[in-house]
Formats: sequence, structure tokens, C-alpha cells
Amino acid sequence: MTAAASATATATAPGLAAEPRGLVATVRRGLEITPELGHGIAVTLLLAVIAATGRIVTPVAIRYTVDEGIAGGRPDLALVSTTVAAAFAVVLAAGVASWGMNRRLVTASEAALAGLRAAAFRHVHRLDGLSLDRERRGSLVSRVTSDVDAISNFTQSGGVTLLISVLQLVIATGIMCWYSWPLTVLVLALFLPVAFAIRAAQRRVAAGYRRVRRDVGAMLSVIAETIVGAAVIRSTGASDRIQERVDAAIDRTRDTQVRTLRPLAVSFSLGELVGGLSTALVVVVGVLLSTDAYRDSALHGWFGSLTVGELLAFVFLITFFSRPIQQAVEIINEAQNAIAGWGRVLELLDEPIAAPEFAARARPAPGAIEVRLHGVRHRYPSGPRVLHDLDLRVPAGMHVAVVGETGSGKSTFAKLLTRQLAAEKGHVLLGGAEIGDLREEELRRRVTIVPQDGFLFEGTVRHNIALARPGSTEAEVRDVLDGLGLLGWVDGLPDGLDTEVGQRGDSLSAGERQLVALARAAMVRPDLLILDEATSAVDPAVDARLRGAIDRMTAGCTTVTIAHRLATAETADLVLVFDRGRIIERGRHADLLGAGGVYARLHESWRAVAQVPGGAANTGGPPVVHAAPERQHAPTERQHAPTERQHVPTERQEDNR
Ligand SMILES: Nc1ncnc2c1ncn2[C@@H]1O[C@H](COP(=O)(O)OP(=O)(O)OP(=O)(O)O)[C@@H](O)[C@H]1O
Repeated sequence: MTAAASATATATAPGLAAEPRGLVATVRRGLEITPELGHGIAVTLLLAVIAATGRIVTPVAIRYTVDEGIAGGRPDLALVSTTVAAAFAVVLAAGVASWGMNRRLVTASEAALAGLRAAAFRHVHRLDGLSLDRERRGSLVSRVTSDVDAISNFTQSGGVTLLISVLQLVIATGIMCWYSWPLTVLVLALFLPVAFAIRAAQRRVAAGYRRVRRDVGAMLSVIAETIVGAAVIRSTGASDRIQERVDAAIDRTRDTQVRTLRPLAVSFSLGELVGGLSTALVVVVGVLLSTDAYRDSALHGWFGSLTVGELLAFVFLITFFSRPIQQAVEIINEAQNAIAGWGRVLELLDEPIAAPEFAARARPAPGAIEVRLHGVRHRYPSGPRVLHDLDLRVPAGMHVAVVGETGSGKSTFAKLLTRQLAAEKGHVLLGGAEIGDLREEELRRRVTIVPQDGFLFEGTVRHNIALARPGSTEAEVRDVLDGLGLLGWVDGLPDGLDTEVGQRGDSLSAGERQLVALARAAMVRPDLLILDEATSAVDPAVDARLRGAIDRMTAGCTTVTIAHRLATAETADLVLVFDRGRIIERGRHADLLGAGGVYARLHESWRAVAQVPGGAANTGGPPVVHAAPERQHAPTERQHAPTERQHVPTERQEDNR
């Protein structure tokens, strides 16, 4: 199972806003998601043992040289040189083992983290719209980038140091016990309280590091937003205010880092202090244990004695205790950073996706898709209900225009139809199948949304259009453009299909971007097309092309257009008028107009603005559906309990009821 799939299968775990896991749970879940980290771990650990043992050979060799080769007044040069040569060989072997271990760790951790990063990225693209909205984009970027980097830093440096240090501690303790258990107890008695103190500090640091990772995410978010919105910031003269926001985010991150690291600052000096103190005590007690008076006493039988070589070795071995404590700042720092980063990536991976892979494999019949809604309600977590008990049937192939004031729920309705959101209650059926039961591929292949401002990626026009159908040829792209009547327009661009669109399509006009976005959607040949009309006016020539392209594209598929221009509603088979989350009117344009209700007033208002000389009429009219005065004219009872107006039912309309 891939990392993403395994994450999906356990999509019941806490979401992005959930309580963070503890250390053990994070590591356990992390290893589940990135099993590559554990691959070949036995060999890596063996190499670590060799590397750790190799470093400990020096004090052992010192003891042997002193006690066996030098003590007694007559140095045994052969023994000394053999011991030194053997120690050198072991140290060399340890060096090679250490190199091998590092190599394996780097390879395994990079493979694991690349997989984790890719899985996190894939998962972000499968989250429902709500999770994406809740989590700020920069924060998501930080989860995929800097949080994973934090894990990588630890697994490749701090983790190795920690592994070797722990092994050396264990081996050193064993050797020290062998030489003199009372001295070992003395050393442990001095170091254990420090270890506990550091453990307590580590707990506080763990909590602090979660805040650090969160603040780093927020900081990246602000920075990303200000870079993307640089032009708006400059044009509105908001540079200073925005700079203050960025500065505040940077300062907050710095303060959290400082607060987090403060408890660890003592650990270095504590390591020095306890290391020095225990060396002094070991020397004093060791010398006492070597005196003749002690050897003659009854205590000797209990505590044993110590040779000069053993005492010297002891002093060296103590460094294996003090060094990790001195390094604790760095290691704990990296470890906590990594654990906090890991936790955040896991939270992301455990966030339920819009529709799990294991959903039923429903498949609407081929061709245009019928849309049905039964008792659909929706509420965003942060606010009141925005859609109320929507019931609707749009027969396959029908063209529907959705109109209504700003905030009336049109986009939310569109998001429910494309599964960017899941309805709080009720059923959304596409071709008779619950939308939640459709496989992701099926949904994306058959249902397409063209948003108001079609996002373009840096690259050529061809690249942006072909994106919707991987592996498509130039001929296919040209075919689709031809079908939309846009071939002439594309060929008229400076480099035709190879024209660069710039970052986010900035090198094209808003209208041209829409044309490319439309062609991209047409590549999918959708059976249900959701169009969010642009509110911004485009020049008449582009507008005419857009309309022509839309007309051709919508032939043969069910189309739901969020109509910001009522010209679209005029030609639709069915107009749905939204008001505060309810469909208050539905019918054909002419019938609604004749009924003299909300739609009629919207239309009147539109016509009035459209007739202003030089107004937006030339582009199909202004986005009157947002005109505030409409509300002022609305009947009072509608303000409290909007009810749907029935209009002369047409054949198709009957169908919709
Ligand atoms: N992510 C969200 N979280 C909380 N509330 C939201 C969210 N998105 C939309 N809303 C609220 O839901 C209501 C309906 O919004 P929606 O975007 O569907 O309206 P709309 O009719 O499409 O508006 P517009 O024409 O301006 O695009 C509004 O009150 C809006 O504030």
C-alpha cells in the first residue's frame, strides 16, 4: 500500500485542527505511513553498534596498555604496539561502519521523506474544499516542505548522534560496571537527575515546538500571500501595513523559538558541570579505592578495587555520559522539531479526503448527466446554515442558469455538485448515483467546473490546455480549439499554442485566461459542466468568442451556469433564483419575467445598467445579480422566510419539480 493509500485507509484519525498526538503515537503512525524509514534498519543498527563500540575501544586500550604494558616498571613495547595497532584497526572499522550507517540513514530517510512529501502533496489535492479553506495555503505548503525538512534534519544528523550516544552510554555503563560497580553507581547517581531534568525540559520543549511549527506555517502563509498579492499591495499603497503583518509574523516565530529553547540552554552548562564534578569524584574515590589501607579493609571485599589503567579508562568513559548531555540542546531541538513537523504532516495525511478511494464504484450512465438534489442543507463550520433543504431535478442535457445576490449560496451549490464540499444533510445525485459514491477519476472525467478566474500555470497555452487530458497530442488540442471556434484566436497569439502565459497566466488578459480555461475544460469533454461566469468585464471581441465557445461546449452536456450576466439566464432552459440559501423562484426567463417577482426586478435592474452609454452592455451586461438595491425592494416577508414562487410551468419545468 502506498503512503497515500494507507493514509486514506485510516482517514478516521484527527483532522488538521485536532489535538496533536503524543511522541510514541507520532512515531508509530509515522513509521506506518513511511515504512521506508524502517527498511534495512537491522543492518543500519548493526553498523551503529560497530561505530559506537569502535569509539569506546580507546579507553579500553588505554586501560590495557597502562595495566599490562606499562605498569610494573618495565614497559612491554611489543604489547603496547600490538594494542595500539589493534585499537587503530577497530577505530578504522568503526569509521567505515559509521560511514556506511550514515549512508544508509541518508538514503532511507530521503526515500521515506520524498515519499512522505509526495503523499502529503497528493493528499492536499484530494482534500475537500472545506479543509482547504480551513487550512491556509502557506500553512499547507509548510507541511509539505519545511515540516518534512525538519524530519530530514533530525533523521540525518541528530538522529545518528542520538543513536550512537545511546549505544555508547549502554556499552560504557557495562564496561564501567566491569571495572568498578561502586564508581559506576556514583557516576549514574550524578548523571541520572540531570537526565530527568532534561527529560522534563524536553516535555516543555515538545509543546513549544508544536507552537514553533505552527508559527512557521503561519509566517510562510503571510509571506506567500504578500508575494502573490504584491501588485495589489503596491497599487493600494498598503505596503507599510502589510510589512507590519509580515514583521509581526516573523517576530512571533522568533519569540516562540526563543521561549521554546530557553529551558534547554541550561543543559550544556549542566553537562559540563556534572561531567567535571563526576570526573573529580571518580578520581578521588578511585584513588581511595586503590590505597593499601583500603585494600586491607573489610570494605574491599564489598566494593573491590581499581587499577590505575581502570581509573584512567573510567575518566575517559565519563565523557560518554557528559557528551550526550552537552549535545542534548541540539539533539532535543532537532528531535522536537522533527516530531512536531512529523505530527503536522501526519495530521494532514489523516485529514479525510473528499471521497475515499474505497467508496462504492457508482457509475452514471454515459452521456449528459442528470442532477438531483433531495433535502440538501449545508452549513460551514464557522457560520449559520447557508443552504436550506434544496430539492431540484435537472434533466440530462438541460442548461440551467443560477442567479441571486451575493452570498445567496450559488457557489456553495456549485461546490456541492463538484464534490468540493460534502452536503451537511440530504442527497446530491449525479446520474442517479450518490455523488459520494463516485470514484474520483470518474467524477473528474465527467464533471468539470470552470471557475470565474481560470487559474493558469506557468507555461504555454498548449501546456495549460493539454493539462486536462494527459498525453494529448497537439492535433487533439487543436481539434478541441477548433470545436470551440477558438483556433483562429490561438493562431493569432504571438507564438500560437506556444505562447507563454506567464505566472498564473499574468501575460494574458482576464478574458483570454477564461478562453484558455474553457478550452482546458473542453478537453475533458464533460457530461456535467459547471460554469462560474466571470464578474469582470472583458472586451467585446473576447466576450463574443467566450459566448460562442460556451455555446459549442455546452451542446450535449448538462450545464449549470452561475450567471452573473442575465443575458445567460435569458437563453437558459431553466433559471434558478437563489436567495439566502433557498431557491425562491424557478422557471424559464420569460415566465419569471412575466411573474414580476425577484427575477423580474433583477432583470429590470440589469437592463437599466446595461443601457448606460459606454456601460457594460457591450459585454453582455453588468453583473446585476449582485445589485444591492434589489434587497431594498424585496417583500418584507421574504426577509424572514423566503418561499419559492411558482411560475407558469413549462414541460421541462415540470420535470424539475
Ligand atoms: N468557506 C466558508 N466558510 C464559511 N462561510 C462561507 C464559506 N464560503 C462561503 N461562506 C458563506 O456562505 C454563504 C454563501 O456563499 P456563496 O459563496 O455560496 O455565495 P454566492 O451566492 O456564490 O456569492 P457570490 O455571488 O458573491 O459568489 C455566504 O454567507 C458566505 O459568507
